[in-house]
Amino acid sequence: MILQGGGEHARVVLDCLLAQGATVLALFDPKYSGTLFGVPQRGAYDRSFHPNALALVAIGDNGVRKRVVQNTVHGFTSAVHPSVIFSPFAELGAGSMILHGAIVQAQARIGNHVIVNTGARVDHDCVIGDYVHLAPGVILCGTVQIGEGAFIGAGATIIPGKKVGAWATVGAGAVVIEDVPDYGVAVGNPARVIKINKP
Ligand SMILES: CC(=O)SCCNC(=O)CCNC(=O)[C@H](O)C(C)(C)COP(=O)(O)OP(=O)(O)OC[C@H]1O[C@@H](n2cnc3c(N)ncnc32)[C@H](O)[C@@H]1OP(=O)(O)O
Repeated sequence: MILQGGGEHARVVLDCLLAQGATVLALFDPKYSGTLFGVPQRGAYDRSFHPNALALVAIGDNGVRKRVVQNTVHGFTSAVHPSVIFSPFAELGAGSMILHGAIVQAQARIGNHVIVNTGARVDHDCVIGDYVHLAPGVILCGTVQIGEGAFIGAGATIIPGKKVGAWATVGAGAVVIEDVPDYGVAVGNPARVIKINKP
């Protein structure tokens, strides 16, 4: 396997992969050299490096992760830490990272290149779009829908059946009781939309 990214999120993902017993050949990130947890950091992405190796893009920012995914020629794999409870009746997309202590319940659908960060919980029948990041400790009750690229801040809770739009942001600790529009930023308890970001 190879990782795109060498920063903070990549450290957690590499830790996850090593705990799974994966063989990680290299990390690619122009900002880093040397080794991380014994794995060589080889600088800028090399498209010809071990063409059959599978890749993960371990970058926390959803927009940056999407751009890097689109410029990656290797096939993608996913990562699930051994401590995760992942229902056999849930679906997992390519390139997604389900990190330490997370729980994904029955019939939840996790899209591609999604981050379910430390201890986040995705309950039954949730639908998580591509490039979403659920920060540590997020609670999604049943049947919640999260649009592409949305970021849900640490410890936020979303009550059953609510929808968060594409590229929206939910602040840390928010309690979402109403839908959040595309590109909306919602904070507080109960969460209120404080602005709409430019697409
Ligand atoms: C492993 C990891 O670490 S993964 C990363 C996890 N990171 C997070 O969870 C970070 C989540 N980020 C936040 O909560 C941010 O505050 C954001 C994204 C919601 C808002 O950020 P910004 O757009 O920069 O907004 P800004 O800081 O200017 O705040 C705007 C207003 O919202 C309020 N506000 C911001 N965040 C919150 C929050 N989480 N809860 C309540 N109010 C908030 C501010 O007090 C401010 O209010 P004011 O206008 O009355 O002064």
